[in-house]
Amino acid sequence: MTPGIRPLVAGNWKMNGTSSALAELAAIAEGFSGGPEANVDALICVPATLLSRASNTLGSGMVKAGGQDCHAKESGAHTGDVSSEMLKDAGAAYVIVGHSERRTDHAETDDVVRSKAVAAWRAGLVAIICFGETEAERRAGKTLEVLSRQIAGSIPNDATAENTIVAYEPVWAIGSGLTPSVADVAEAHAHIRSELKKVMAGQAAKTRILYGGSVKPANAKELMAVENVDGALVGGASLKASDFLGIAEAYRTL
Ligand SMILES: O=C[C@H](O)COP(=O)(O)O
Repeated sequence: MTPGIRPLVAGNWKMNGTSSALAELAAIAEGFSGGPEANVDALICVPATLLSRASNTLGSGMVKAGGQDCHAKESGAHTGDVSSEMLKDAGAAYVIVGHSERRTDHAETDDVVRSKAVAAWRAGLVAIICFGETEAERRAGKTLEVLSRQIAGSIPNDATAENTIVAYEPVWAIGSGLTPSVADVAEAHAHIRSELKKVMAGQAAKTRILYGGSVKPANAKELMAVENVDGALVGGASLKASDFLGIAEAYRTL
């Protein structure tokens, strides 16, 4: 946690969910209101195919809807792609850019990620910019060096605490059930805060830094209590309302 920063628990459904999953989303919205909403913001980033209906399901409540990726351009001959303007039109308030699965599966570079963040702002969306080291990079002792490079390359200079959230996701912790130690998370997040100052100057102190990678109700309190951890980016556990709400509930006693 960072004094003065309201945390965010963001779900990323990845390539999961059809119409039947909207009931789970409704359960998240219901469980969040009147409980965790006092202490934390919430967001679910759904597949683009569900965005419009997800947005209708969530209505004007405290849980927001987001996209998982956007193209850098507003429109054009880009078969299969979705622009930030389309996400906004479908009800998104946020969009994830630079998730490691995009960086790996679609060979997205820091330059591409940076242009997608700018595209997100162009449409009035908050960009959630992701980065994190691979297992090989961690074993080689290069974690902080990799984070510095990705932050310098992926975050546009005019990022602000209002239009940008960053998410540290060690690639080896995603979907694996493994998490870094509390000391390692603290070291990485402190380093991220200090590197953010180089690109965001005074905005860095107010910017939310999420941790992602095997966050569950059982480990949420320990991870969310770490200094400079201002929320979570949750994959698998966001697919089940009780698990997602269990993570948000951790803030009740922090
Ligand atoms: O975007 C979410 C992350 O990749 C974390 O996924 P996970 O919670 O399933 O490990």
